[in-house]
Amino acid sequence: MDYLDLSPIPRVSGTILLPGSKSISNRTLLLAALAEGVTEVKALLASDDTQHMLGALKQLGVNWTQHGDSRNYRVEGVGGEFPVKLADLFLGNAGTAFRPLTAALALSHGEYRLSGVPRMHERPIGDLVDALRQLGADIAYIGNDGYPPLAIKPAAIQAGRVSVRGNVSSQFLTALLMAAPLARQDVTIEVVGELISKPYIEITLNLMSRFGVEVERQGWQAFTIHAGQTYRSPGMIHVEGDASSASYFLAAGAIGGGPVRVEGVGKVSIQGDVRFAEALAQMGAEVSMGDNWIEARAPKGGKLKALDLDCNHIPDAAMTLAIAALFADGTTTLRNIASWRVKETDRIAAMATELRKVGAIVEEGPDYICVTPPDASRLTSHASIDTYDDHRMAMCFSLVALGGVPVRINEPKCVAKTFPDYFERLSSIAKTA
Ligand SMILES: O=C(O)C1=C[C@@H](OP(=O)(O)O)[C@@H](O)[C@H](O)C1
Ligand SMILES: C=C(OP(=O)(O)O)C(=O)O
Repeated sequence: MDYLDLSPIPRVSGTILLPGSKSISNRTLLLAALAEGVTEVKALLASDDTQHMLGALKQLGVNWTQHGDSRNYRVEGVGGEFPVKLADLFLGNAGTAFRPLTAALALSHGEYRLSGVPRMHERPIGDLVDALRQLGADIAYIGNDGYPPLAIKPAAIQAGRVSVRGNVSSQFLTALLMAAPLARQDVTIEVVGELISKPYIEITLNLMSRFGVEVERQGWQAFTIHAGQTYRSPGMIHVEGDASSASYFLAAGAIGGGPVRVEGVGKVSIQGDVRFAEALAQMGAEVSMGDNWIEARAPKGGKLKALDLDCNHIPDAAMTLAIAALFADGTTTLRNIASWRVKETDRIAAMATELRKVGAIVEEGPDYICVTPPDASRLTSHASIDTYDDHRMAMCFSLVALGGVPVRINEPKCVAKTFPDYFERLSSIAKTA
């Protein structure tokens, strides 16, 4: 087994230039591919998830080129119709590739297969398939009903109203929104029940608008995409830094002294996860923010305070709060996080198991987790942390090294999903006492 032994990190300070946002990168690539015209994409995230999207687009006949070994790409849009009508796509565990491509290909008059890693085949997609079938799409489950892999066949698409459940993943609504212009008829999407992870829908709508498609909306209940709108390249898109990736460094600053500054996200960000900074401030950290940067340092002369927070708006960054809780006074409760159970792993169960290894007292429920740090916050030394092929488990538990103890991170390369050089970046802010 591959592992990484982290020595105790006595103190952190410094600046991190963030890698590009995963959510913005993969949406931008798909919209640029579907658009008329050429899009220059600057500062794209280089990671497994974006490689899966780039690879799929190439297989579908989209021409893109990379400028040297930079993070800048030139994407030649296909004007709403993928040239390749027969393809078998492997999309790893990238939800932001799998769900949006499913919807776009279901409306693309070709024969396609989509598959992923075994865990992707355990992540639900039935709500999205049901919604696409209401538009006439022909999608079959190759394995278990409600889960990938999928087989798509050409079908006559009808105009209309579709309803989609909002309480499993917001990526289903995102996928329907982005694909709707391909129906070339009016499409109204109604959300049934509570919609989770709402800020990700704002990212979707923002990028669709930059590519020339406006969505008429009634709050979070209904979204209409009028016919006659096609995606047009805005010329250039600069991808913001990843706000979820920022959370590990900001938490490090709050726990390990700081100041730690992240550059690439700030007040003008379109990502909901920038609100992680508010949660950290509520825990007592000193946080400041400019248009394009956020900085965090430890509370003046004191410890972090425990938190009780509904985390539905920040599902990814909320995992980092579970680790910050190890360094807080009292019990931290993170609520409304049921979606953790259907992501890279069952994140509530994984968090609970691994937090107990470092000495925390943890209570888990269907949609919440309560974390009480060990007595005097003395973390167990030499814990061997399993990461469940979940990049965020690996990144979160690296922060245990700020508790003055060595920690072993098993299978650390899983960070490649969104942040291949995470551990090098962490060591760049680690200081000797
Ligand atoms: O649309 C997106 O870019 C994402 C939406 C969220 O998923 P859910 O809507 O399933 O919570 C988030 O967890 C994921 O990392 C990225
Ligand atoms: C849930 C995540 O990924 P995905 O985009 O595959 O849903 C994540 O990155 O935390």
